[in-house]
Amino acid sequence: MLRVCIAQSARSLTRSPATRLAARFPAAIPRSLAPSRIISTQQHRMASNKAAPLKLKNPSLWIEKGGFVNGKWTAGANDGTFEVINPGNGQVLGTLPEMTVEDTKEAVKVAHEALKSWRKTTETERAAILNKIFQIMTENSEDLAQIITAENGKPLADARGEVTYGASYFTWFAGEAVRNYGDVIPSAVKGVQNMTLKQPIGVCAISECCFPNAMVTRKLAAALAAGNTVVMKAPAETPYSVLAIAEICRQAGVPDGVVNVVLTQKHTPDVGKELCENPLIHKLSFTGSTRVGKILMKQASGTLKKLSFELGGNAPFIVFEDADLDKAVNGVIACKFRQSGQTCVCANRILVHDAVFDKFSQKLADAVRKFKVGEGVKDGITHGPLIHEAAVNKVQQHVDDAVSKGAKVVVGGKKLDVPGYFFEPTVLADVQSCAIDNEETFGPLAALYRFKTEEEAVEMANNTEVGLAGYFFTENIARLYRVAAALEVGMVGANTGVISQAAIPFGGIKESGFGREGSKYGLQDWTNIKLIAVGGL
Ligand SMILES: NC(=O)c1ccc[n+]([C@@H]2O[C@H](COP(=O)([O-])OP(=O)(O)OC[C@H]3O[C@@H](n4cnc5c(N)ncnc54)[C@H](O)[C@@H]3O)[C@@H](O)[C@H]2O)c1
Ligand SMILES: O=CCCC(=O)O
Repeated sequence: MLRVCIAQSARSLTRSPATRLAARFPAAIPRSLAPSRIISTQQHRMASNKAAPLKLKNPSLWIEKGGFVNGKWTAGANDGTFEVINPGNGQVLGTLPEMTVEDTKEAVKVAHEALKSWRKTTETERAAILNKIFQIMTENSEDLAQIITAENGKPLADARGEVTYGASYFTWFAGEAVRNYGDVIPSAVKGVQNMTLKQPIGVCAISECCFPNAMVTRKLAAALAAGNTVVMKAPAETPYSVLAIAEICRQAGVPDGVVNVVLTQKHTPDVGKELCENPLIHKLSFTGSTRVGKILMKQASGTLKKLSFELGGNAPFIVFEDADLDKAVNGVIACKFRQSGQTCVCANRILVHDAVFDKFSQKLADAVRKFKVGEGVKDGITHGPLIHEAAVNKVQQHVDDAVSKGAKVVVGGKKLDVPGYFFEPTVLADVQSCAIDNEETFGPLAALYRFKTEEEAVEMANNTEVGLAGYFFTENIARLYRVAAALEVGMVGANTGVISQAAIPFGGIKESGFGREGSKYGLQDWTNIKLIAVGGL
């Protein structure tokens, strides 16, 4: 039996009109405006209202005054407020001011002004500040983890891991900054010497989601290392982590105006459009869905901004007949159920060879039954909630659709009727031709498909418009190289379900986007290469 550790009894929230509308016409409502994100007053009254204040050792990291512009906390136009919900219990974690397009324009102006001196700092000076940010993040890691768990729901142990991972981008890019070499290029013309300089791009916009801390730092550390200034739009679900990082940047000596944060829930599409169209911004880096990435790409075409897009995935995870099944089960647990299935690199389709299918599905189900699901802050919890109600509904839709087409529920399969946004960790066997083939579930649903040959598995794996990560387990070395080369993805995990670290080039191909974050390539996406040809020599 799956152990569900939620203290409170069944939730009795009735559905708001907005929720009912979205349930009937899901495609009509942008996900950013989905009712679970625009929480109605009625829903708030029904949730057990305000959470007790988070107890941090360093209270300066809990910011409720607003966004961050020119080194100051500001509510901007203060166009109302939005509430941030703890997905682990449905309570209101805090209330933040709504900022506007005008506030965004102001933040961009400030970042443009700050660029004049920031771009002239040396790489060594910037590296020292980045190392200081790393140090302050490390000193405050427990508080940062508490903030992540409160607003994102993941278990505290995972949140601590995210802070370590997030902070590592600052030391990584401090190291890369001081090695941001240009080239001297042999000239085809006598008397001319060619060389290149790596220069900052300018004011850069950052918008991200899902991993409240590490997805911010992966972009921010590289942007700052390269000498850019930044305007970040914080996700409305997890703004407190972004604000805490901004405060740490301030404490580390990042000059006023270099890092700015805009907050909004209801103006998200308009603020996003402004970031795409503002002529003072020269680069936009976005992490989120392919749907929103396409909107932003169109909007940014008018000013031809440099873009980096880390978009949705539909990762295949292939278990060959020669795999070590226990290791493969561990790989699926690490990869599919990380953050309850809410990472872009989570396995979405698990393809298992017919000869080992039944054995593998039983082993996986046995492992999943041992999960302890509940509020991430509680002891012993291994898996937390989903981020909002729409995410829970999507998992249910995927389960129902797959079952209607012949899939069998091995374990789980239902929403949990408790406060917060929980879905039972689920394993489905014999999945075939259903929505999961082409859509990311983004939840704790392991969908097991059967295959009979390597060719069939690779074809199934590649039969999707996106290509972020792919995984497989085999003990055959020739097959390992063959399949790694054949998968149409940006990142392959061969005999591992864990690929992420600051040192690797993170990014996708096809409709998973373009650009690479982290690694030695990560800095390049935040620089312009300038040729200087010196004549008359
Ligand atoms: N490739 C990667 O590195 C990576 C990493 C994490 C998540 N993701 C993807 O993100 C998706 C899950 O996150 P989500 O559902 O929150 O994605 P989403 O695209 O709905 O939202 C992402 C962010 O975009 C903002 N946004 C929404 N509509 C916008 C608009 N019109 N203009 C500007 N900004 C807008 C949201 O406020 C949020 O901060 C999944 O598809 C996942 O695979 C990709
Ligand atoms: O969801 C985002 C990806 C997290 C990671 O870097 O592995």
